[in-house]
Amino acid sequence: MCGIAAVILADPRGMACPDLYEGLGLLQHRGQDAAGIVTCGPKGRLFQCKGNGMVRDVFDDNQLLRLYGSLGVGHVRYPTAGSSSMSEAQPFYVNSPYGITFAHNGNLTNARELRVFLDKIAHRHINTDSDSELLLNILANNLQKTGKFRVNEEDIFTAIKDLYEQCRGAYACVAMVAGFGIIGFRDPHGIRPLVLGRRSTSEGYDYMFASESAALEALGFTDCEDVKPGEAVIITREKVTRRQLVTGKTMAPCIFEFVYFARQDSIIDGISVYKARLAMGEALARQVVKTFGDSMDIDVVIPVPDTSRVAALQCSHTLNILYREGFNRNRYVGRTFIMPGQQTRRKNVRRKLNAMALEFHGKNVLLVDDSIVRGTTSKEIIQMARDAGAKKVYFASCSPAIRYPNVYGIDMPSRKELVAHGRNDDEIAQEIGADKVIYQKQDDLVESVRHYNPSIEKFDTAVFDSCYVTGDVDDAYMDYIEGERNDESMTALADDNDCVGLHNNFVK
Ligand SMILES: O=P(O)(O)OC[C@H]1O[C@H](OP(=O)(O)OP(=O)(O)O)[C@H](O)[C@@H]1O
Ligand SMILES: NC(=O)CC[C@H](N)C(=O)O
Ligand SMILES: [Mg+2]
Repeated sequence: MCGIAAVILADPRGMACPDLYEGLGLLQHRGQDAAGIVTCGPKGRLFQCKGNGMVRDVFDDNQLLRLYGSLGVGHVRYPTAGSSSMSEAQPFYVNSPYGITFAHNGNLTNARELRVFLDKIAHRHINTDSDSELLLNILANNLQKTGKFRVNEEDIFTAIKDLYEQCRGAYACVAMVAGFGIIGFRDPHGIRPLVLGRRSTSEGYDYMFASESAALEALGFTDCEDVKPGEAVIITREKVTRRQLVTGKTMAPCIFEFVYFARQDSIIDGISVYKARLAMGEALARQVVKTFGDSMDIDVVIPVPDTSRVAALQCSHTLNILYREGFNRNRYVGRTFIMPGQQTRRKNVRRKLNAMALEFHGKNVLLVDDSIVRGTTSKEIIQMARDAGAKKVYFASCSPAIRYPNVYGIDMPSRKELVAHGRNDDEIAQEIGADKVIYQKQDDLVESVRHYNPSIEKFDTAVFDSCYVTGDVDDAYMDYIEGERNDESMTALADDNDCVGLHNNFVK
């Protein structure tokens, strides 16, 4: 689940870099592994800085001052394909045709075929295992076909329309054509989010694409609108051109954006993440009442910081049971779920959360979290709650049991790693050490989100029900990605991580 951004300023003498840098910082929760910015300055020259690490680690003032130009693209990465090698940090760049830079959020499901096509038919050299590099090269190859000295909007729309036919999976993308402008487009199912905003200046409007509206809002951009599934938007200094290139596909935004990934102050596809999380907490409370019936003996509701706080608060309010912050969160440790490697994740749950005995001692506690994926967090904190003196520990999840892999940009590719795969609720409770586990029902989760935009008929809920909206995910594909991306193979790949690849001038 990466974060992407692109900016074009009305003033051609302006610097796009500060907005991109700040924007990436505001999207940091979507990817902590790598960050990058490419800007386009005078004479169409590109300036790049990218590398592994958080935004604050990758860029320093000196580098930022040298990212010249009034337009640019940026990326924060949470790897879901390839490795976490520095050479796969985005944006990616191809010089031909026209000098294109590109950043992607999502995951392709037909990457293998595209790789063969680019090699055998298009004769394009691919230098990494990243699926985003494939997407960029498909776009470049399609643009190349125009054979023109310079492209125009029509050519770009045609190239993206063809790309929609060639590429399957999830992809929200931003691109920049040197000396021309910026582009945003979203896959035909709209699995990953992308919004566009504008900011009024004395020279005209600045425009910015970002994964989430919260980033735009904080930078003073207004009139935020979602890029629609199957739509492409091209912005030059002269005009904004939008085109719906694919119609008739089911819109299916990823429900996990609302459950976990997105910031609660974002609005995605017309739905406030905050409101959706409140509704999830309320529905979860009803599920808790149903589960316990007359034997309800919960003394206190405690959230698992950070993401579940809003839902837990509303759950406690609906249950009319005290809400208490029993875990202290170390603000200097990032999100643990998106960290690479099970050992790192486990260690960081302990570094991040600490149970306060005075809220646990002698009490029956209901811990509320947004989700249970590998069970890393729940296992550790249930033990912490017990060590802090809790009598009984119940665990409630705002989403249903996650039993199937995500293949659209969340790194949970292996069924074996999912604590709920092949287990019923009692077995899960036993595995994570809880006295009872209470899961949200899928219909209630969907309704909590959909209620705020009933025009969306479907959400991507494949991790709960294995219905993959792109229609190309079968057992054979799952076996393949399981082999490629399980924790063991990823650890082996990580040993290769010092590769800085070709297009990387990451120098401090
Ligand atoms: O079952 P698991 O594999 O542990 O995954 C689920 C947990 O991971 C996430 O928290 P994370 O620490 O990433 O982020 P947060 O601080 O935003 O809650 C999520 O909110 C759950 O707490
Ligand atoms: N989480 C994402 O969106 C990742 C984008 C891309 N698949 C990568 O691994 O770099
Ligand atoms: Mg969490």
